[in-house]
Amino acid sequence: MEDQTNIRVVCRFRPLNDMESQRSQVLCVNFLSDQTVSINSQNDFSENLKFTLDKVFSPDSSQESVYNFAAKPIVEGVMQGFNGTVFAYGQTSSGKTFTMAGPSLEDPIAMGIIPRMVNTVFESIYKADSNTEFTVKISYCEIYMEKIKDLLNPCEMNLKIHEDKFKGVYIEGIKEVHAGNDNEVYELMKTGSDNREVAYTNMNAVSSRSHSLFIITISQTNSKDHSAKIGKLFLVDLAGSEKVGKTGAAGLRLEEAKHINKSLTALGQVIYSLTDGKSTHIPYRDSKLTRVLQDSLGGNSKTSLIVTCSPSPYNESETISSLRFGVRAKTIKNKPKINREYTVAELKLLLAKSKEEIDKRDKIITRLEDKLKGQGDSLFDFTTSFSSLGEKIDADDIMDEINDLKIRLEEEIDINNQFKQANDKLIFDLADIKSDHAMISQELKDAEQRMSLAEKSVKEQEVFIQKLVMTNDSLEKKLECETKNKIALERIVSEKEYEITQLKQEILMKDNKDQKKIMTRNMISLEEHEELKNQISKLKMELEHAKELKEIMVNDFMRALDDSQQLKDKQASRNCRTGTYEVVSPEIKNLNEEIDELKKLLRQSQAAEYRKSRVLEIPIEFINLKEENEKLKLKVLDLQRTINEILTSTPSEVKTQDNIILQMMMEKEKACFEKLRKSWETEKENIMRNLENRCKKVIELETNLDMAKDSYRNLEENIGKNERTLIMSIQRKDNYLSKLAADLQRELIIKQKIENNCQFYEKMLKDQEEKMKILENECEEFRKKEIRLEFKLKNAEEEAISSMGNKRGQMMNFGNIRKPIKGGSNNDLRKSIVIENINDVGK
Ligand SMILES: Nc1ncnc2c1ncn2[C@@H]1O[C@H](COP(=O)(O)OP(=O)(O)OP(=O)(O)O)[C@@H](O)[C@H]1O
Repeated sequence: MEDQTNIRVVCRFRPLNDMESQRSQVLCVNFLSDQTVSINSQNDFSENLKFTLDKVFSPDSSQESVYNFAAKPIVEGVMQGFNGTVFAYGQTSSGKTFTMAGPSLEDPIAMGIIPRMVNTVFESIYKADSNTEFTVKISYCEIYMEKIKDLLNPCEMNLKIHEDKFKGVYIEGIKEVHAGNDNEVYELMKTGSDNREVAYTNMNAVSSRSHSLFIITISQTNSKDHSAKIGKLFLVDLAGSEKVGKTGAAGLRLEEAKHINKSLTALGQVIYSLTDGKSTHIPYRDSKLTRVLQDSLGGNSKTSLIVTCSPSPYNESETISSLRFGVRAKTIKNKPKINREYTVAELKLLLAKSKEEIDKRDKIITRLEDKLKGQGDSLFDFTTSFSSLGEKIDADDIMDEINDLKIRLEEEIDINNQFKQANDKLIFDLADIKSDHAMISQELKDAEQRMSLAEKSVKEQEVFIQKLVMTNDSLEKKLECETKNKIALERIVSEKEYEITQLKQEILMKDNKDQKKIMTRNMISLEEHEELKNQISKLKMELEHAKELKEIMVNDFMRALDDSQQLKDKQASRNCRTGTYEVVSPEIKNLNEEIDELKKLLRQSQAAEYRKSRVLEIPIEFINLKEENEKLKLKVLDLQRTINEILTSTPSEVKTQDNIILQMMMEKEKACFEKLRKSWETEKENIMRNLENRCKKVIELETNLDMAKDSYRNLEENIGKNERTLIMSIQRKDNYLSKLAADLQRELIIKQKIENNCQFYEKMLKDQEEKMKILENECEEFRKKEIRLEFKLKNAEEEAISSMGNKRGQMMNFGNIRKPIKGGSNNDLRKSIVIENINDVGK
């Protein structure tokens, strides 16, 4: 039985001593409940001076109440075969020795934990079943200046600590004295205490200068079933931690104090490491004290810690640190277990069972190994090997096992077939994937080529656009100049028109005939002028219309690009949802990125296109304006010339010349406009063609993009599907294999454990046999003694009866003679047994 239990921690406050009372009658402690105390600190006003432990004992608590709560459950555990530890910790003069030993061994009220425990041990023995035979062994030692001194054998000054897998940690060579009753134990306690190092200090007249360990080992053997149990009880009275300033330690006392404080610090470190939840190493070996207490702290023991404290404000800081130590220790978890000692019969039985179990396990292991190797091919081997063991193993068990294994084998064969089918399918799928992959790789290559071409053309366009932008800048400047010129010319035209009007009025004032002629000619000229104006405005309108057409086309182009962008966004979000493709194929991821890049370039090209169209429009407008200006200039010049001619020539000449000139002007104007219209038409056609080409290119790119998207969507689906199938079948296979491996591992571990047990039992068997031999020898010795006694007692039967008291006295000596005590016996009973024995001898 192995369970985790926490260390039980209590604290005990002693009453104020004389020195403390003289300083102050006030206590530094408040007892908030039977588990919580708070300290009223004069220095530390923090709130966390409340301490909760398993129990708090106030200064008026009795020795009995402390014993019942802190120690009795431990001794009860020891009687069941557990190890137990009770130890007292506290500053010097806080009451550790008072609590552990008490001021008197005989006084039933004042006696401390150790004598009370001894009482309980013997009471339990007297109450026990008469089939159980007990032996009680006592050891007593102290750790003084890091050396272990045997207090029952004081010449042993430096005992060593050892550890054994079965015994745990133990002190080698320590004297173990058999005790037959409580008085014998008290005697041993007194002897040991006399050998302890105590000294006067300013704090305590009899201050313990060492850690003392009182060890009671209780072995019990059941004569019926031959089982045996051993419980070890450690009763530890630690030396008190001390502030050298307060104790006034100097010289040897100072050296002692240093060792005491050092070992208590090591104890604190062990407790810290056991409770901080991080430490992987517990520094038990840092001191003799922690090494001896290794099993008591975090090991195989039921443990109680009694923290003793002074209630005086003078010792407030020591009290706080002791209570902190206690709170920390409360979280230590121990793993106590019953220490059973097997009898020869039990060991033989266990050994046989273990061997049988090992055989069984061996077979299972072989079978599992075969299964792992051939996965089921070992059916024949298994059944044949099993049949050869028919004699040893129960037939029903074998049949059950065989049936069981057959079912499992069939299941495995099924699984195997499934695997094979899945494997075949996977091979096919893989071939498909490979061909798909090759196809897609080719498509990707093509797409890459197309993209590089597109990239090249985009770059060219960029260069072209840059050039256009530069031209645009210079044209804008020119346009600005020309606009200024135009305004100036318009002003000149209006001036000239004004002059013409003036001239007209002057001509009107001439003779009527001439006047009429001139008027007619001027009217014609004005009509022509109007017509020209109309033509110009018509051309302008056509130009506007062409511009609008171009605008619409540009908008369509922009819309197409937007649609493509939306498509791309949708695709991107779908890719995000599926989210696996990028992982599966980095090539397609690259393609995707390239497509994005291309789209970006397309968008740039679209913007550039728009800018270019704007740039192309500007020179057309500019040319139009320029030509219009030119025309107007020419017209003005012509008019000027005509007027001059009218003013200088005769009316008849004027008429002919005017007509000819006007005719020529009209022809010229018409030719000019025709030329202008043609050039505009050509320009318009160029733009339209260019635009159409670009639209075609965009559509082509969009188609490529869609194709690429389709192919990688297909690829993604194929890869995802095949990958899932592949992963699932691999997982199934893995699970099955790891199950087999775990089975095998488990079997191996069990086998190892059983083998260990076997070794253990064999060793114990050997020990027991040796013990039995020793006992037989002892018996032989006793028989010889008995014969000698019989001979002596024949003649002195009466003296023998009267010398009964003396013989009891001999039994009380502390020689290391085994003193078995039968369960259910008591003192009176034992007396009568002795008398009976003596009577028997007399007979
Ligand atoms: N609960 C108590 N009731 C009455 N007196 C007590 C109590 N505890 C301790 N004392 C007294 O206080 C004094 C010091 O006690 P004790 O010697 O047990 O201290 P200690 O902790 O063992 O000291 P050190 O570590 O120096 O050995 C003794 O005189 C003892 O009788």
